[in-house]
Amino acid sequence: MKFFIDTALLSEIEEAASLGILDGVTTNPSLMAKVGIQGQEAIYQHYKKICDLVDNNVSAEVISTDFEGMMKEADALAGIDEKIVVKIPMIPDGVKAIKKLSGMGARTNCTLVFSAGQALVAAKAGATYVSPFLGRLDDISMDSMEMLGQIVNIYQNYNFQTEILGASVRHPMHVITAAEMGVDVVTASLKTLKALFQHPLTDVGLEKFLADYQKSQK
Ligand SMILES: O=P(O)(O)OC[C@H]1O[C@](O)(CO)[C@@H](O)[C@@H]1O
Repeated sequence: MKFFIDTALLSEIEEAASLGILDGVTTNPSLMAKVGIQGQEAIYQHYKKICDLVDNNVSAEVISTDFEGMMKEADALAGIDEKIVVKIPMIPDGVKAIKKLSGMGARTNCTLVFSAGQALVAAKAGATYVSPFLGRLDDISMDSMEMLGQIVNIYQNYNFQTEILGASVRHPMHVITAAEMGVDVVTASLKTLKALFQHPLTDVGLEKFLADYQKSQK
């Protein structure tokens, strides 16, 4: 399973990369706004800084909602760095753009996916990644794990090459259940990624090993 970090904060990306388990970064307009990056030029410069921190896979989202606009933006975003994956919303013009871009060999991430049907369409269009949103479905009392299971089954049935990227991940159990299903990638906050490392018995056990070592040295 690949781990992406879901942030535009450079310090968090650096910290996650230093742990040695990071495979990429996802951002979205809300995350860019959160770190105070405004205006296209500043946003593109920030993407470049993010690309310099990781080996591959930096999802950068288009703002346009029409086919022509998305194609233009995709070209500009892909021009920033070869690590950029163009993130495109699951709307009819978005699907058209994904189909066109995949035919041109460009990598895409189909975002704002909330159903198995939408994921099926994204795969048919040739998206590199499909991003089903887990937490936001749970927030409206819908079963995100049921949707994720459906997507895994459908993709296996037809051997689709589109990778499933669990997004809107809120806690470690989202990651673990996704991993049990064989989901390809998750994108999560630094907090959630670090929570995967933790277990109280690890801390207690380490404390005891170190105390026993100290005693044996006296
Ligand atoms: O519900 P949240 O936590 O805002 O997450 C939204 C998700 O959308 C994305 O844009 C999809 O890649 C991610 O950045 C994020 O995981």
